[in-house]
Amino acid sequence: MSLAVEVEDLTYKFAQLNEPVLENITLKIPWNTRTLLVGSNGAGKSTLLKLLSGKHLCLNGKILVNGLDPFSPLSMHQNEADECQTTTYLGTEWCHMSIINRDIGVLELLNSIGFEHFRERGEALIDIFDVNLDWRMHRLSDGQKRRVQLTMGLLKPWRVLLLDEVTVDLDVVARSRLLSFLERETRTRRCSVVYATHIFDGLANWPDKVIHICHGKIVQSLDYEKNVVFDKDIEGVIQNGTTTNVGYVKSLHPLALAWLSQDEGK
Ligand SMILES: Nc1ncnc2c1ncn2[C@@H]1O[C@H](COP(=O)(O)OP(=O)(O)OP(=O)(O)O)[C@@H](O)[C@H]1O
Repeated sequence: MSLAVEVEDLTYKFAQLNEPVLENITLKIPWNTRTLLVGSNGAGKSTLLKLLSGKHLCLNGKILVNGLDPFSPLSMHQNEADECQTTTYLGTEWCHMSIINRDIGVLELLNSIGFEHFRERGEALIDIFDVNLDWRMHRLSDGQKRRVQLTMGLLKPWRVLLLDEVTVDLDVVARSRLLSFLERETRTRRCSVVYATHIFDGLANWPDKVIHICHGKIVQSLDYEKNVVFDKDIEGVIQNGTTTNVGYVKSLHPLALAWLSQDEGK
């Protein structure tokens, strides 16, 4: 299987709308890559990710994830020879799962989804998100709940991870560790990540591909290594043939990261 995701001429319309929310989307995402989806509110990012995860049925066009139609039972039932599920979709609805507000211990929660089976991976995630197994869910802050949730969501290995802005509650250290974890995953085993976000801090060196979606269409697709150059001497963005020169921005992100990393070492 040569591609993680292959989409050909996908057009998608919600039954109650007159116009399609995605139009003529064609996309090829290789294995071992990290793709960012960039677009305004309502551009169609979540709809695309949901189609890739099999949450909506695609009637017009072709979608293959790990070589399979995401809506087919074959794709949904894990291949026994493969410990990985085809896709993991972590999005807004997933964030609102009711269990995270119950009076339940973190260890109990993790055990209920196979922590013992994925022990090594689970311990790595606990470390990354600084999760305490003695915590009780109903007593946690929003960000702490999200850390436990992400530990749960990422516990089972996936072939394609579809992340729909689930990092908004995370502090800069947790987000930075999550990004490093995903980078490590995509470098060390056959998998890929597609991440829709509005937060670009700490992402400068992260993606392989950046896709701009506008009103349901892919209007730009940058191969990061080939097409993007960071340029100290410019402000904003200058298009130079196939090269996109991006100016450096002043950001407090490094300061917050340094301060919060020091806090962790206390
Ligand atoms: N279940 C639904 N029924 C009808 N229309 C929907 C539904 N879900 C989304 N839409 C519409 O589809 C369009 C694309 O929405 P989508 O959620 O994919 O955008 P998005 O790029 O993820 O936006 P955001 O950045 O705000 O999350 C919007 O116009 C939205 O109103």
